[in-house]
Amino acid sequence: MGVTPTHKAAPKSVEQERCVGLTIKTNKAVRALGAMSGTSLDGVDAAVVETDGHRIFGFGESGYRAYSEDERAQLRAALGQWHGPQVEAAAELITRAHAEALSEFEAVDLIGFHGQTLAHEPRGRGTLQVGDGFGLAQALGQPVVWDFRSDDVAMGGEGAPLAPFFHFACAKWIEAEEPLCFLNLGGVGNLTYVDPSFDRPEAPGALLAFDTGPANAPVDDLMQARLGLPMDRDGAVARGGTVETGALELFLAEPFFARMPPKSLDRNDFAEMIGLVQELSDSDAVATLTGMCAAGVAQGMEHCPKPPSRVLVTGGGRRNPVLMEMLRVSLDCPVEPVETVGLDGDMLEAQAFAYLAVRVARGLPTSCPGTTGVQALVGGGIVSAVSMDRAS
Ligand SMILES: Nc1ncnc2c1ncn2[C@@H]1O[C@H](COP(=O)(O)OP(=O)(O)OP(=O)(O)O)[C@@H](O)[C@H]1O
Ligand SMILES: CC(=O)N[C@H]1[C@@H]2OC[C@@H](O2)[C@@H](O)[C@@H]1O[C@H](C)C(=O)O
Repeated sequence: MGVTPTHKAAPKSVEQERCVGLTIKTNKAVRALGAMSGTSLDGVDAAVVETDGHRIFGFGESGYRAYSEDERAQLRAALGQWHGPQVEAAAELITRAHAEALSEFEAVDLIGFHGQTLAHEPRGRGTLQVGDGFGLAQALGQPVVWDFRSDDVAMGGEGAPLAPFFHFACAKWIEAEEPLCFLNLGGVGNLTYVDPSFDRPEAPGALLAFDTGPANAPVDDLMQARLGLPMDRDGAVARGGTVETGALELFLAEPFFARMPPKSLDRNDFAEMIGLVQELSDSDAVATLTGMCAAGVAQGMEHCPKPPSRVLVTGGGRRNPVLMEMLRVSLDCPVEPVETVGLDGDMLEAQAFAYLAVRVARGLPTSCPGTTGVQALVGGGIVSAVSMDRAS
């Protein structure tokens, strides 16, 4: 199947020493299965990509395993923590949920396992994605690539966003000729500017990527706190409200927006934004938080080296017509869901980690100065193989 176990050349940590690395010794496409549990804490997305780590040859089946209310509460309780019993419980939950979700897939060569980000502080304590890739490899009998972000952070990068190298491959897949942007609107927003005239994603100028600000997380949190609902479905609440410009101006005055990209965020970095809309009615508050997401994107778009020909939107936010309309009003180019070009906006992140897993296994970089601000090219990730005793 084109995947041969070998030892990783220079283990850098105890974590890596206990693992056996893999290299993919063929240039042929492999069937990689990627899994992502995003900042919205809704569930596990999983999807297959056929790739050689450069080109996309095709997209395979996909699946979704929702978290129960209890599981969601357990994950939420561990957010922002770096260690302790809640983190351990969250890690076990994530490993178990992924084992369930991924066991449904057949004839897979390699698994890319992102895990769940609990805390992200690239200029401080680092970045923490929980979930045991080694345990998952054992449970599924498949090689698993995981811990994608730590090496980038260790080398001075933001550790996020990491989907941009995949977005570059998607731009080639759709045969884009003009610069374009991919915009992911999950709990946090992130933007990738791609210039498809370059041959390789790591070429200087091919990619610029960064987090744009909070996307749906503050809206979800406010909906939960005030109305006991997980989201503003279809923008129904925001539609009846008005954006409060004073709050919007205070939001845009946050130092994050003055920073040059690349830059990244933790889910709860802007949690206090809810305080800015505390006095507003439900609909005005939700409209204002929705407007903040759009304003962060519009502000970020100013960093694009050339005007993009279009913005392709992925993630749950593309389902919110009020948010999409706000983006269309504030951006100078067409704003369309990725489905317009035949991609799957619910699965793009899972597909990204399938693609990145193959790059890691082949020793190819997964981030560069334009995507995470890292000084050199980094191919982060641990590769855990099957049938290897875990060192105590
Ligand atoms: N029909 C809808 N109307 C409005 N908002 C929606 C709709 N569907 C999804 N969303 C929003 O999208 C969110 C989920 O988006 P997504 O699954 O892309 O997030 P994620 O992948 O967990 O986050 P991230 O990309 O930050 O890791 C929901 O929490 C909700 O706020
Ligand atoms: C630290 C972390 O998990 N960041 C996520 C989060 O969710 C969206 C945004 O913030 C992005 O930076 C990243 O995820 C995507 C998949 C990425 O790495 O490209």
